[in-house]
Amino acid sequence: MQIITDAIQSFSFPPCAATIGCFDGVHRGHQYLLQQVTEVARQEGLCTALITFPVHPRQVMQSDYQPQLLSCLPQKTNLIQSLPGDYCIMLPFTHELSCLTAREFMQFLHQQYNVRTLVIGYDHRFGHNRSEGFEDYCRYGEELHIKVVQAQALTEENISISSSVIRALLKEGNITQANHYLGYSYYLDGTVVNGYKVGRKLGFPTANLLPSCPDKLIPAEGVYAVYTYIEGQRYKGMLNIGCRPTVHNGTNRSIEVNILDFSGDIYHKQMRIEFQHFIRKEQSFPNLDALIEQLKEDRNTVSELLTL
Ligand SMILES: Cc1cc2nc3c(=O)[nH]c(=O)nc-3n(C[C@H](O)[C@H](O)[C@H](O)COP(=O)(O)O)c2cc1C
Ligand SMILES: Nc1ncnc2c1ncn2[C@@H]1O[C@H](COP(=O)(O)OP(=O)(O)O)[C@@H](O)[C@H]1O
Repeated sequence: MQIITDAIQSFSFPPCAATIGCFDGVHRGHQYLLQQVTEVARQEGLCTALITFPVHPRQVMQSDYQPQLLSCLPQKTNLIQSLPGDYCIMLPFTHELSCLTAREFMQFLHQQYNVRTLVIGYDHRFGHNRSEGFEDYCRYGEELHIKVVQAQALTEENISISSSVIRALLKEGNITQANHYLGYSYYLDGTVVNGYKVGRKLGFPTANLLPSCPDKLIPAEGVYAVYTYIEGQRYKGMLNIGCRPTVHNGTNRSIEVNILDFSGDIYHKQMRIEFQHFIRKEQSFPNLDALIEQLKEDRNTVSELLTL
């Protein structure tokens, strides 16, 4: 899919079937929505367009809003680019745009992007106050010559796959289910920074991750089996998210990984952590020897769970 960021000035749009949304995480539910847009577009001889926002609308509306995103912009762009479809319009969500009523917004889509059919996500609402619903959109569509279609949700065991369901799963450490709904493994990118230099004394050096995107959701505290990527190479890793109560580290949360079968200095290098399994909660051990025993056990668990 082609990403268009400066649409209004430089591109003349062919008639299209479009859908709008934040697409945070670009999960399987989003992919299913796009399949429905593609099907409608095929039937009607239109192009497909996905209209999304580079910054989450709530961040524009509410300056103190602290998002917990599943994907920051570079990741979202990469994920969208790999999807089938014609083009993705990155529409800056400005204050002016937020003041448009649903009807005005639809008119804008029609005039600027040649939207002929609008496929609306099963729970999607737009327009100032978000007070209107699907029937209102259909009525405006008739007036503006836009066909309005409601998309089906992708559901599994009566749960509609959505960004908020996935966020909730990650916050409770349910990585396997979150990954299943995402359709890929949740990951954090960042830089290896200095820690407190205790790890190497325990026999388990840990690379501390500073996430590159401060708005990205950090999964629940605890120990995880992860894949670690450094300079294109994949390693097994055991990761801890927490405050390390055994070494009295205060309330500073750290994200640190001991990479299995690895040695070397990787300070300041880029690292990707791909979450695979939740192993256990972080504990306060009576002494460092007890922590070390547990770390040995964790290493065996991770070694058995993951393959390279
Ligand atoms: C897989 C793993 C599990 C850990 N589990 C715990 C734990 O349960 N309790 C705890 O106090 N610290 C835990 N830690 C944190 C260690 O105490 C930590 O690695 C050590 O303080 C080194 O920190 P440093 O890298 O800042 O030197 C864990 C670390 C790893 C890598
Ligand atoms: N197997 C390994 N896993 C993680 N980091 C390792 C490993 N081997 C060597 N290192 C290096 O050791 C550093 C971590 O050592 P550690 O004593 O825990 O210090 P810090 O407190 O600064 O993280 C890492 O940043 C990395 O450069």
